[in-house]
Amino acid sequence: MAVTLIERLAPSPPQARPLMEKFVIEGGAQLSGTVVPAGNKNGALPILAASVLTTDEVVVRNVPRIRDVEAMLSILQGIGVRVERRNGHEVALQADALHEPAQVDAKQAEAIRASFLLAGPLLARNGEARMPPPGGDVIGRRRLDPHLDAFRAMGAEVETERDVVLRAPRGLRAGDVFMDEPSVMATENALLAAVRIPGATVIGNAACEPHVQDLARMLVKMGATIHGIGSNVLTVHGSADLHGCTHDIAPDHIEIGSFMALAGVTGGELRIKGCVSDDLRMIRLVFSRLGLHSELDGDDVFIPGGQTLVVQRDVGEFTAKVQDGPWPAFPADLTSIAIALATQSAGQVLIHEWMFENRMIFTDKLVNMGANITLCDPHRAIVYGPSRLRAERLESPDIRAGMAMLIAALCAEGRSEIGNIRQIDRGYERIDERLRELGARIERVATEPVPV
Ligand SMILES: CC(=O)N[C@H]1[C@@H](OP(=O)(O)OP(=O)(O)OC[C@H]2O[C@@H](n3ccc(=O)[nH]c3=O)[C@H](O)[C@@H]2O)O[C@H](CO)[C@@H](O)[C@@H]1O
Ligand SMILES: C=C(OP(=O)(O)O)C(=O)O
Repeated sequence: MAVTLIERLAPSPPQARPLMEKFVIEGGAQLSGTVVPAGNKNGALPILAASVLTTDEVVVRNVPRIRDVEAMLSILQGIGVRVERRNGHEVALQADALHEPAQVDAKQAEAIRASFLLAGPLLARNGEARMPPPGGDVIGRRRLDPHLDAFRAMGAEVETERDVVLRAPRGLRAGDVFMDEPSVMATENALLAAVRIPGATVIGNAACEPHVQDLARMLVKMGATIHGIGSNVLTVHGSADLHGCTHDIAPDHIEIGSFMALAGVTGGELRIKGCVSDDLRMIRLVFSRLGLHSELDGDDVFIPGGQTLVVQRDVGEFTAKVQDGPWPAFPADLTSIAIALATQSAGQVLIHEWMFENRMIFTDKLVNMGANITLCDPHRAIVYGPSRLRAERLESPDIRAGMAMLIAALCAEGRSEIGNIRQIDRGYERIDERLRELGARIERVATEPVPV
């Protein structure tokens, strides 16, 4: 039964899939039409982890069909959660026979950063958790300290060997948590633990990205009281008696931003259906600085076709600057995409990604394609546009760099190849099929024989 679920969940089943695939892209086609965004990858992962908090059934809808979700569901099954795919994007989960102790498989944990999101729910429910090191994008050092500080503030003992071992034999207690930085997953882990503790836990300097808000709204449906959703101070009144719920995952603002950039660089007219316009304010603002005009039409975002992209200089004719930051600042996960967009915009822009040390290294690949980019240091790139890009053979180092390369390949002259597309499949659902529906010339090609 477990195998059947995973087979149905993956874009195509891993057992039957070639080990390695690449995209072959013929650039130059305009991407036009209508696209519906998938559910938020970084919302789906903590929301699925929240199923561990109750013995009741939890139904999650609008679950994106991506590799990271597939990996999270395998991990959940491995610790005894029953998982049933109801239709394409709906998953029912029930943790009424959770293993005790629940041992998260080390190999599976390595597959995704978000495996560590089970630390909070397992600690809260079982009074202990042994968490193998998580994986995820290799985009720089990724600290676990704020997660562990939060658990300590709720009374847990923490040991860090190779695994992180968390213990609260007499149960967790309501605490005063103050994040040393507004870490997204640490805030989610703190929430996931605090909602099972009676009394008031305050989480200060919390992250408030749309996916953190979405998780909090789901936890409220399960019976917790949470004040301050959307702010950087969350007050949680938990309960040991959380119940099941049905929750729809909000659309992925990072995927929406990626589609906006794709339309912009190819000159297509694109309608992105069913967005949350509040989640797009900063993205639309920054993209308009890069010359890309977008309009809101109800819940849809509309990108007019045939735009001539021109970077807006700051008042006084100073060079424009794009800098990411914790929400509501421009999302770090869109900086690579902003770089690809800027290569097609007339003018000069400094893009500053200060969170991760390795995220900008991929820009040399865009330079090989003809982009004019000066990487000043690991965090700062100056992009001069527009550049006529030419086709290249590329390897995707991480999910967002992979999407940036795809954007570049779709507007380059000639036939590009992008390898290691497992990275792109981690977070973008059936991206090749959906891009083809918009007019892209893109094929998924096996590069190694299909295993038996
Ligand atoms: C599964 C998931 O949800 N992954 C997202 C999550 O990862 P994740 O939760 O792992 O990322 P964090 O929010 O912890 O922050 C990322 C890095 O930036 C540093 N940092 C962060 C905030 C800050 O104010 N100061 C600071 O230095 C941290 O040390 C960390 O190394 O949030 C990141 C930042 O939005 C996104 O890129 C990831 O896609
Ligand atoms: C960095 C990302 O993912 P993760 O945190 O899961 O590695 C991302 O979604 O861009």
